[in-house]
Amino acid sequence: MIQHVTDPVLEVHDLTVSYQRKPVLWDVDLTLPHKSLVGVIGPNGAGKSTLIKAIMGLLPLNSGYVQLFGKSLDEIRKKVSYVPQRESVDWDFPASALDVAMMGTYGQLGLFSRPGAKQKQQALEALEKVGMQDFANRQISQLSGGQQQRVFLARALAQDADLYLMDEPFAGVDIATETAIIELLRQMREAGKTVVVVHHDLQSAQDYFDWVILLNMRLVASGPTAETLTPALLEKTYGGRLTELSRVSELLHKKNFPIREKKPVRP
Ligand SMILES: Nc1ncnc2c1ncn2[C@@H]1O[C@H](COP(=O)(O)OP(=O)(O)OP(=O)(O)O)[C@@H](O)[C@H]1O
Repeated sequence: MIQHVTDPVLEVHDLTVSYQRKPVLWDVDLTLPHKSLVGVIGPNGAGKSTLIKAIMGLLPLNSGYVQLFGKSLDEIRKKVSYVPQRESVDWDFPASALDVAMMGTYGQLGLFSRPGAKQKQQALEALEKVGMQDFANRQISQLSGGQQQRVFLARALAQDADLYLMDEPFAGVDIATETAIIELLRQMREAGKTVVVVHHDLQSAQDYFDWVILLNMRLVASGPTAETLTPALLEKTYGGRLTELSRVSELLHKKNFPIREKKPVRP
């Protein structure tokens, strides 16, 4: 079930991506509507991060192309913001929360200009939106995981993009932070932005997203959540990897029963 939209904010066309010649994404073909909150869902190793990185031009493509707002990434880069996985970043890098938030504004600057009062104000406002204004001068190495995630989000907000791609923004954050982040993402959608989020929790996915991409190396489905997050399509996505799969239908309708895929323990 792959639904396409006219005038998409993002078009991924026949995308194949490999690592060391081994394809991990095959023939992915999807379009996303404007002003939507989109969940990218699939088992570990399904290629979710790879899809986001390929859209951001961070990986070479074997075939296919990506268009954002009908243009290539190079033409529209400032309008797109990427929030990588928190664990992919060196948090010991000497920088304050404000420094990191300010990095979001760099795209506005000319080649040799340095950020000024305007950029600092934007960064402070972004930190305030994520409830981190009191930590502006704190070194990022001295923040908790959830606070680091909020700072990352502030950097994206300071960029003032139109399309946001976020790789597991809820990983390792407490429920209060998750609620605050999703509220912020909803406000961004109301302001006309599209936010694409790699997500692991099927239960909350129902509430959070209005569009869902189901991925397992190939695109299983892409469409409005109500039509896409179905037991049959989830079974197709996860195969036997969801424990108690036969109860997915029941669980999806039963609140407070998280179907959370376990992250692999990293060596
Ligand atoms: N740099 C890399 N070199 C080689 N293989 C890689 C590399 N990065 C990812 N892979 C492999 O590509 C596949 C897809 O990885 P990817 O990180 O995109 O999956 P994912 O769906 O985001 O997984 P998770 O839910 O565990 O974060 C996996 O089999 C992974 O081992």
